[in-house]
Amino acid sequence: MTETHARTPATPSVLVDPLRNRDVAFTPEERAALGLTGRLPSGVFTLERQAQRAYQQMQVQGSDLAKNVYLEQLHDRNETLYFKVLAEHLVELLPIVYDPTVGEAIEKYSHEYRRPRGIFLSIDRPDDMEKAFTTLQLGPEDVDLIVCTDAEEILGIGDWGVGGIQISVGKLAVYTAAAGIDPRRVVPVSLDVGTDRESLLEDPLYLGNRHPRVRGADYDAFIEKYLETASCTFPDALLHFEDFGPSNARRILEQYGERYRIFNDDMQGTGAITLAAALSAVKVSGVRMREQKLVVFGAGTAGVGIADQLRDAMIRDGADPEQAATQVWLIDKQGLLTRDMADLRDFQQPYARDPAEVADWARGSDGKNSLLETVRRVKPTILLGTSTVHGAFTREVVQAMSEGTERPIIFPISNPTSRIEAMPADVIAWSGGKALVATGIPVAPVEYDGVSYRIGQANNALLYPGLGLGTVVSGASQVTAGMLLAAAQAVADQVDPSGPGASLLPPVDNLRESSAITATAVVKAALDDGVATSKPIDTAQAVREAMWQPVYTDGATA
Ligand SMILES: NC(=O)c1ccc[n+]([C@@H]2O[C@H](COP(=O)([O-])OP(=O)(O)OC[C@H]3O[C@@H](n4cnc5c(N)ncnc54)[C@H](O)[C@@H]3O)[C@@H](O)[C@H]2O)c1
Ligand SMILES: O=C(O)C[C@H](O)C(=O)O
Ligand SMILES: [Mg+2]
Repeated sequence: MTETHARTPATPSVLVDPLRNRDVAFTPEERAALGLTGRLPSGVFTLERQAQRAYQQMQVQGSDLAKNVYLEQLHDRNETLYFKVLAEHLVELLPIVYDPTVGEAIEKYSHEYRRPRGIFLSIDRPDDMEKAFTTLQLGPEDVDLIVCTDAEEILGIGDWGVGGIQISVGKLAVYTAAAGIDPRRVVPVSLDVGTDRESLLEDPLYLGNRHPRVRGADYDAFIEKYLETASCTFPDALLHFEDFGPSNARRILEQYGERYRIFNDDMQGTGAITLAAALSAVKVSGVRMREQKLVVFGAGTAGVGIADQLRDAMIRDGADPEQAATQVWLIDKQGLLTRDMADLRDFQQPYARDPAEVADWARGSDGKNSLLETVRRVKPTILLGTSTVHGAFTREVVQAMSEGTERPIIFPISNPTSRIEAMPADVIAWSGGKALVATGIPVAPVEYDGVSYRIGQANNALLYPGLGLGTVVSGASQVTAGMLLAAAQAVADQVDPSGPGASLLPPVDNLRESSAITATAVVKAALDDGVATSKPIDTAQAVREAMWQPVYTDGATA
């Protein structure tokens, strides 16, 4: 019997390429030219009408997770339409594609899985790395940004293995929606080094490497290979690191920060957005930056990243460098961190206190110096929550803050909602309306005593898109301290926090405009710091021209 070559019907490739697909927005001429004759209903829609339909379809989904899954499917069908819908409903949809719903999408990744997005690099097959990047079929100058995660410390929800790819996808969606980073020039990456979460290892549907996290020399070699491969393949790309565990996050940045163009969002982005909120709050509180006293509850990647930036801000405002470090108190699982503790992490050491200083402090039944005792003794002006401990900022703690200072600055910034140290409505009520509050999650305005308090979102999403855009436009070879500071200052300068209940940070509904202003300041700082490789004559114009818009541009489908 002669073998026949079986044929199957083909789907025109343009319809399955989310970067080129316009679906029913293709005109009859385009349909003919692209081999789509008869493959679409005859109606020809504008992007606006497509966006109305997609928004309606999204709205009838039964839960926030279902909305996230629906939007991701749209993302995979038609990116222009996805970003059009996102741009038109940013305030409503940011919490769906990003924090807090992205946390749930990560937890349920293997169960909700529809199709892959991004590059999956496995520690079990390190030699596949180059090949994996090659499958993108992009040239060396074609990529601006790569977001990677090893998912050890996703938001405040811990180790989620390969599901972490969704934080890379979510962060990049925010880069595009908030700052117009071109979605054709970005790559989300999962660095799958295994997971220590038993429930994933036992889950028959789990899609990642089914073994405990690889640590030590093999892990380090894998990260180094990633940095080498990513930066050789795409030398212009900014390498964004997201949600690594505390020991690796800082180590990687410190070890490789000068050799590669790295940005650690949880340390640097979070530090800068919280500094922006603090700069605004300080204007209202009347206590100078150099006189602030900061208590950090949760001295990990974000907490100490923020402490470093606030300490530097005190020094810039005239504090003596050694003195500034003594104006910071770190609390972690061991209680207040003191120099005699054997298990301090290296990055915590500069802030560890002399044990003699706390010798007569009341200790709890567990033998630790508590947050409440620390607040009573220190009388801090700023209390920061980066612990993932829901409810840690109790009424007593907030009242003790209010007794120690006239306008306490209280930032419970742990994400997602299930991890926040206190809800703003409580903090405002317990402080009698005196507290200056910002959170990581989006929060509706709080009504208290006839005043409407707008809660600034001290989430790095309000800063890193503009910082990234400024880095791309300037072609900066590094993300310098000057660029971070410029971004923080630019964000803070966009608000007037002086009125009753005013927000400390710009509103999310103005994020694109805010990111453009931030990016312009970042380009200038990159030029001042001598790291810019591209020197635009009109910085603001160069930034605006670089911003990708969700429109169908002529010729894009050709
Ligand atoms: N708003 C933002 O932009 C932003 C940015 C980054 C991180 N975060 C949030 O900050 C939180 C921490 O993130 P991270 O990356 O720093 O994680 P991390 O694991 O590096 O740090 C958390 C720290 O809290 C400590 N901790 C845990 N339980 C504690 C307890 N009972 N008392 C005192 N300390 C305790 C841990 O030991 C650890 O040092 C997360 O919820 C994350 O979502 C927010
Ligand atoms: O992702 C976020 O919402 C902010 C931050 O990077 C975090 O890890 O919580
Ligand atoms: Mg993060």
